[in-house]
Amino acid sequence: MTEFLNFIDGRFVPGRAEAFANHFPSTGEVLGEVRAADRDQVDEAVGAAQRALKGPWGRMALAERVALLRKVADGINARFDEFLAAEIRDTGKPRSIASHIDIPRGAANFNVFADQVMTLSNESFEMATPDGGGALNYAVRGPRGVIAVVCPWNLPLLLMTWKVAPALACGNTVVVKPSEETPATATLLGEVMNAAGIPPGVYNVVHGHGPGSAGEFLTRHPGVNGITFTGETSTGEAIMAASSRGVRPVSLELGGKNAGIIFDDADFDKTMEGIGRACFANTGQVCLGTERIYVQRGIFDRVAEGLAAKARAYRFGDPFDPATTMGPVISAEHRAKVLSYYDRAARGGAQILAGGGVPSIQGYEGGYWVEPTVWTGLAEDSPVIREEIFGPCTHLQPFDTEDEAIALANNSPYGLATTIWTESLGRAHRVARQVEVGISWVNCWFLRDLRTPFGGAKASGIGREGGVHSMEFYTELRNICIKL
Ligand SMILES: NC(=O)C1=CN([C@@H]2O[C@H](COP(=O)(O)OP(=O)(O)OC[C@H]3O[C@@H](n4cnc5c(N)ncnc54)[C@H](O)[C@@H]3O)[C@@H](O)[C@H]2O)C=CC1
Ligand SMILES: O=C(O)/C=C/C=C(\O)C(=O)O
Repeated sequence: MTEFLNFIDGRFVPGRAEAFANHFPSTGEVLGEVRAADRDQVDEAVGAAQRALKGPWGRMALAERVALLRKVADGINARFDEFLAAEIRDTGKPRSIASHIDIPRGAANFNVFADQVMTLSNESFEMATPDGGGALNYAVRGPRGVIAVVCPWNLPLLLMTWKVAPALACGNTVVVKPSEETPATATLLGEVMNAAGIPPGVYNVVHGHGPGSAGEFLTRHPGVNGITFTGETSTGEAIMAASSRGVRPVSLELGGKNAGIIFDDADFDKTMEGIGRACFANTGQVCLGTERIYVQRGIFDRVAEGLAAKARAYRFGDPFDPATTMGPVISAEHRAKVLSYYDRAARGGAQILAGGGVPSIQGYEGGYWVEPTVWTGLAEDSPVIREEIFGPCTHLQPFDTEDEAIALANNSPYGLATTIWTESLGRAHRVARQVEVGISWVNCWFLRDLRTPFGGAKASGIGREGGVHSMEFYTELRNICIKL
């Protein structure tokens, strides 16, 4: 059985707080044990991160730091199969997903932000002064200090490195709190950091839960200078409250209830392929996923049939088998949450076009499986349409006009992403800018250029990361004014 240790000041150490089991979601088997860090160990991790800022890391030339980040990317690629197996065991996600998305993005995040920091420029302004002379203003950037990185379980390595890589590129040090469900890849990355020559204390990992555990100890720690978080909106609210102590900057990428809009001029086959992924990829456990779809009335039945067929075509089973296309959800608890919405939909009078229950898979009876599900017929105020489910399910609703589709999409407290399907260029531009979200995809979904702003509007978050936006969050900007 694997024991997942904390990584503090370059060393692996057993936690002194609660121990909890690490389950394989495909079978429910216990594969390992996590030993959470107690308050003193979180304090040690923050202390190590503070010391590292004053050590070789803090004095290191940018080119040297960037070279180390590239070695980390190379280190992930060199141990690709180990990262892949670790991520699959933690999440049950199929190899086809983890090998194409999670692990390559883990390495890419380090290379992209190594590039980004090398091209970072600063502003300068010359001004006239009342004495007839002048002054020169220029901005310089420095690291903020110790960054707390609090991560979810749906894309563990991808989302953790999405924050760790730019934080380190900007010269910060980090203390990572992985999700209690997925401790493996953050821990493994500690070995890669040591092998790459990242100085002790620059990258630290503390395991545990949220409230009353490592997550809360870390985010309330006064030695932390900034907090970045991806996860549920209510957790984001708690973390924002923690960050208000000491007025620390916070970046929050939170939940979504993302709308898809399909117009009757859309390319049908491309739309079905794209919208199918948007609803069901990663068993629907993507904050960008599409849990409500508005379809122009003339093509409603065709889309409904097409999407139901997509849902029925998934293959469950051994995630290491390349033929498996859908994994379980992350935990028994999360499955109960997803199934509670399946139940509400059925009781609320939804027409179930596909799925709606639990599949039976020989040899995997103990796993946390749910069927990909497509509904129609619910009223727009149903909790199934209002609340983030985070499962492989979606609801279809017809609309008649462009304005109606925009209004329906915007009728949500969330504002993370949308996916719009149309062959009309004018309509694509018009609709994409009117949906109240951080990310509008047209004729695609989850197509990511890592230089672009990424984040949500409304209850879906605060701030943007990606490209220069990450550089903004992970640096402190200082203006220097010189009287000439
Ligand atoms: N990317 C997203 O939008 C995600 C959304 N979810 C949704 O959230 C629901 C709950 O899943 P969880 O894993 O519990 O998500 P969560 O948002 O509660 O947890 C994410 C991370 O925050 C930590 N955390 C929780 N409470 C905290 C606190 N008060 N202070 C500091 N850290 C804290 C957790 O330990 C974990 O590392 C899921 O059912 C799903 O619907 C879950 C994961 C990702
Ligand atoms: O591509 C990314 O950087 C992020 C993708 C997904 C999420 O943020 C999420 O599902 O939480």
